[in-house]
Amino acid sequence: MRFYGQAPQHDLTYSDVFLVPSRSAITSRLDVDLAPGDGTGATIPIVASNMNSVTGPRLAATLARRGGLGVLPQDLHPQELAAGIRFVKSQPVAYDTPIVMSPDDTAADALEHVPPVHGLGIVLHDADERYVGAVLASRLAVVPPDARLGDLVHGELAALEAEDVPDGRAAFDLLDAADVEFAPVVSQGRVIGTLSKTSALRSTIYPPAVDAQGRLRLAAAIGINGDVAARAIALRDAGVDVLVLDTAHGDQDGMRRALGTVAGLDLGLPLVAGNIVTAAAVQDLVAEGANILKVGVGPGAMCTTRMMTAVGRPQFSAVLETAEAARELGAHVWADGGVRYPRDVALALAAGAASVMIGSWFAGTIEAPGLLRADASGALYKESWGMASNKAVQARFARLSAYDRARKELFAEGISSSKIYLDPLRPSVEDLLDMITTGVRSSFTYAGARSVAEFHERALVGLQSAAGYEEGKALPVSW
Ligand SMILES: NC(=O)C1=CN([C@@H]2O[C@H](COP(=O)(O)OP(=O)(O)OC[C@H]3O[C@@H](n4cnc5c(N)ncnc54)[C@H](OP(=O)(O)O)[C@@H]3O)[C@@H](O)[C@H]2O)C=CC1
Ligand SMILES: Nc1nc2c(ncn2[C@@H]2O[C@H](COP(=O)(O)O)[C@@H](O)[C@H]2O)c(=O)[nH]1
Ligand SMILES: [K+]
Repeated sequence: MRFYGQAPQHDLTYSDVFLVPSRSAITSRLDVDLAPGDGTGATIPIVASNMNSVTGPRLAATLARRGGLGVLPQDLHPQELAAGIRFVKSQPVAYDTPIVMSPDDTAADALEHVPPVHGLGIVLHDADERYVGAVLASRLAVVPPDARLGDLVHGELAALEAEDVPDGRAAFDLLDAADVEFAPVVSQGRVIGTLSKTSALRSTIYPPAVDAQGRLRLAAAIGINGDVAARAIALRDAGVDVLVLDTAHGDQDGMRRALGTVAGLDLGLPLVAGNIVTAAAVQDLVAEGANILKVGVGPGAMCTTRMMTAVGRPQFSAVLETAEAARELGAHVWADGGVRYPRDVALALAAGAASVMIGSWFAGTIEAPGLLRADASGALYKESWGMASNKAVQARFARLSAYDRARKELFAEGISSSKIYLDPLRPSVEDLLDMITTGVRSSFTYAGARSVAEFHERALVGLQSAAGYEEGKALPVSW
């Protein structure tokens, strides 16, 4: 990356900078390869944060199917983590993870999981897990809340036989010709996934992130306290592909100790460690065995660290400095936090990140773990909270004595409750991925870069005023 004009003397964040177009030999945005090249097997540079309100098994599976990586949070109980890993590993790669409910569930129950939009549906299984039909999500908008799902089964909603849809293109054409928006895919009478025209199209554009056995990939986090070796081994045994060691202040002895222990186990998995924001911390953690550094202190939407402690660093500069230090050591950087628009992802990559972690933005999606809620105006949201908030600390230390828990609660550095609204036009994490990856593909061609590595080299970054940033926004109404 180069600065357009003089390099600044002060630290910058995403809104301080912009990308300058430069001469390009790339004639199509679809010629761009977005693979991060960080050893994780991801094919797009997007990672979902290890936050309880963001990454659960469903979101991790959906993300991996499109080439990204979800990180299951360290606060999950070990058995829940193992079950979550098994779930992701058992999910279809070519089809969507079905939303399965019972015929006795009601429309109101279904609306807690899926909004009443086109292109989605619910698969109904009876008590013996036999397929009894499917209900289009769009129908939920026009039936009473207490309507039984079993009574809404669409008589003509045919299921697709897996052998009739050998690839995404065939599935798209079949659904298009039949004018069907959503269909379960069955094999030997069992539902093995679902498809919509959009998901069939996506499967032709996004290479999935899969392991050597062709199963979806995922990461899982561990904290720095307790028996980190046992946790790391249990995660490896459960089939996790990437291990993340995570704490608020990654440049501390507790992290060095934990990282040294896990690296010493030689589990053969990429090790991610953080959070840090300086080149010195990169050198320390790489020396202990980290392959990837998680970078960002304070930019997160749920994070109050900067206001509580004044600690942190504007994120663009944090990524720029750490990515350069990491590159010299053969390591990589994940830019963690503060992403609100696709432009922020492009700028994090320009600064040298291999991949970009997104938390709160993904909390407001169908696939995030919480239930859908509607506010007084009917707008749909999910609840989100920070992993250092009182709410998270109470849950994390539930097993401690009341006194020890109260001591921990003194140090909250996050928001306990916030509403993250679903974008009515983009309610799924996949809709957000489409928006982000198309934006970033375009950024790459403006810079003449065909790959993440070329973008690191070629990106030309200028500084802008607040007015310059404002000018870039679209105006939803006239002025
Ligand atoms: N990226 C960011 O800006 C931040 C992210 N977070 C996220 O919150 C979650 C919880 O992390 P965390 O609070 O580290 O909890 P952990 O459970 O990982 O424990 C942190 C350990 O480090 C010790 N410690 C020493 N100094 C600090 C410090 N300044 N802040 C926090 N702990 C410190 C704590 O001891 P003791 O409690 O006795 O002090 C404790 O033993 C993680 O997912 C983390 O990523 C949290 C804050 C900032
Ligand atoms: N200081 C805190 N940081 C937090 C907390 N919970 C999560 N995080 C960090 O934020 C990113 C996600 O950022 P976002 O802008 O996409 O939401 C996450 O990966 C953590 O590093 C918290 O309670 N306090
Ligand atoms: K913040």
